[in-house]
Amino acid sequence: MSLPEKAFPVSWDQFHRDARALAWRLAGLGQEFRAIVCITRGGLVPAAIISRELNIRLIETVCIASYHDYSNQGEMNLLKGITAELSVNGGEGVLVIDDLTDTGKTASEVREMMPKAHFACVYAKPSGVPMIDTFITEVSQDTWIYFPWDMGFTYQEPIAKGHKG
Ligand SMILES: O=P(O)(O)OC[C@H]1O[C@H](OP(=O)(O)OP(=O)(O)O)[C@H](O)[C@@H]1O
Ligand code: HPA
Ligand SMILES: [Mg+2]
Repeated sequence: MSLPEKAFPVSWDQFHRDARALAWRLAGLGQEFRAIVCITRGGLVPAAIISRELNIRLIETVCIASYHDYSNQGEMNLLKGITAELSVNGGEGVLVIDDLTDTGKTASEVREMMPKAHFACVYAKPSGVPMIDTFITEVSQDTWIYFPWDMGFTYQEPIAKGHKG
């Protein structure tokens, strides 16, 4: 994967608002979820916000990583799956949460474990959209989303730098 051209930086405030917007949308489905499964590590933060808003206290993790260094996807590395209790009935009634879907590979791997679960993430890129039931904001495939837990303050080059006006 080459370095994405556009940057979409997200502050803590914005992330909290967008995760809460996701909770509102999920609440609007009128479905009772019996548990949350969060896809670590990125899903941990939205899962904390959504579990609070929807009053869901049974939280599980799927521990999976594929981006071994910044923006380069490697092999899927499944470190921990889910308990049998959650995969019963194909994961029906389970809410799966991640921060974002990009290629959709992570979501598709987890969908194999729980085909009937409801998949939600805060941000989505077009290739991942078919794998997700509910998301808040779509960004283009050539955009890299910068999360607040990965960030520090740095100088930003002007967007038009190098362009002749
Ligand atoms: O749709 P995909 O192309 O599969 O990419 C999306 C996944 O990539 C990131 O996780 P990552 O594997 O970097 O691990 P992390 O959550 O521990 O940072 C992100 O949190 C999603 O889980
Ligand atoms: N931002 C952060 N982590 C990611 C992304 C992204 O755009 N795509 C896959 N993992
Ligand atoms: Mg992740």
